[in-house]
Amino acid sequence: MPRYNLQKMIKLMLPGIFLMLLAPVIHSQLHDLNIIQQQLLNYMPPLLGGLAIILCISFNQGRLLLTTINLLCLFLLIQNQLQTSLSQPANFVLFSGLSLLFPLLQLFINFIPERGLSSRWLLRHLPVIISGYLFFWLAAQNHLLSAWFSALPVGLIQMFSDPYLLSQWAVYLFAVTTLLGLVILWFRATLADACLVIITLAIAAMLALFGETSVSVLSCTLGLILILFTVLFNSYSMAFIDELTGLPGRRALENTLRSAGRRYTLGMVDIDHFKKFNDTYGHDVGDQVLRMVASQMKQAARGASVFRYGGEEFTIVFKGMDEVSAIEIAEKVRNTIAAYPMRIRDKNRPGDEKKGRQQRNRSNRPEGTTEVTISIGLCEKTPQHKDSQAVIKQADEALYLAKQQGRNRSVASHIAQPRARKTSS
Ligand SMILES: Nc1nc2c(ncn2[C@@H]2O[C@H](COP(=O)(O)OP(=O)(O)OP(=O)(O)O)[C@@H](O)[C@H]2O)c(=O)[nH]1
Repeated sequence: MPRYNLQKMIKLMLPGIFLMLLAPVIHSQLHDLNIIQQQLLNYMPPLLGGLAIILCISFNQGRLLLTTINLLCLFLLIQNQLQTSLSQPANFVLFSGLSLLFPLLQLFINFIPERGLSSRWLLRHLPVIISGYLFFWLAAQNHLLSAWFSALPVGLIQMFSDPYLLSQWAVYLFAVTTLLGLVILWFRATLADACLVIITLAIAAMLALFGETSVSVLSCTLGLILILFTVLFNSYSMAFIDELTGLPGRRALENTLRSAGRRYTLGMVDIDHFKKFNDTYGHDVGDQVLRMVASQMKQAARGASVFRYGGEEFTIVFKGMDEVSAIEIAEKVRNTIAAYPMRIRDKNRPGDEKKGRQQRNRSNRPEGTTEVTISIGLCEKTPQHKDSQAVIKQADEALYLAKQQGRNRSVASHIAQPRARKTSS
């Protein structure tokens, strides 16, 4: 289980890690830009930020919206107030303040549960982000910052490590925010959590290398690209991926069938007696069964694509295959699931341990496991089919036949019945 989480975390962080690795390469090219190109580059963060805000609102991504605003406010303050040397006391105070404010706000965003966007939610969280930057902006406008220089604590004046500009306090705060972000990513394992961790790290690197030319515009641009990617990917997942099983859903199936061409076979799959299963063990165990069937099908149906059609029904698309080739894979899938020792706890299991053991010994399956079987109806697309819906309908009819013939079997529409064999499980 922990190894699985670590793999998942790394996978979720890959797009961000890729962008971070790309940053030095892009940075080395920035010296060759002329003045106009440099100025155009400065417009990138506000442009991408505006786009990210619109998409975050449209797709209900609250924490990514707050992170976008945190990033944009940081960039705008740097662009407007920090374009001269840090040796000026006012600039140093602003830089020190921002290097604490950004991770502090990210820490706050990390703690917010993702519950979708509402005006009440925004009213509660947005002022926290805006007010911090507003405070520093007003102080800079009123020339108050330089007077605070002498009051800066040692932890903010002393840099953590020599060539880098991050103070000791800022490093600790960034480290705490990153660690908390990683813990949340470990447990929640979402792309948005991975995005928050990477952006925290990217801004820490930007502030540490603040002396480099165009480092803020580059980091904020890449950070906003990562946010845009995350929002778009999340909205794609919401529309196309079934949350329970992780398989592509009906909309993705429609897309696949639209581009499947003229030669494919489609399989409709249904779990046998699933209702009885649900009634005996409860809805949660029913969900567990659906997840097991989905993952076993995905593994066993190599060369084909598996979708959750809805309820306890799945669809397999065998692109470029006729029914003869498809039924071989279908049978492999069916046998894999029938042989899988599904571990469950029966909510109606006898309280008496002896009686329970007797009951379990009646079946020859490993103790504490039960059998799940599926029936499959296959149909190859032919010129007679008007569209993919007609193929689905015929595959459904074959599935109905499989159920009628006793379940736990595959039936193909165009293959003579004897070939629709039943393998004992
Ligand atoms: N746990 C769980 N149950 C679901 C879900 N979607 C549909 N179901 C249940 O799936 C069951 C479908 O049962 P039926 O269509 O009657 O068929 P069956 O019991 O599988 O019997 P046969 O198909 O004839 O073998 C219903 O009890 C639904 O409540 C889901 O997402 N989770």
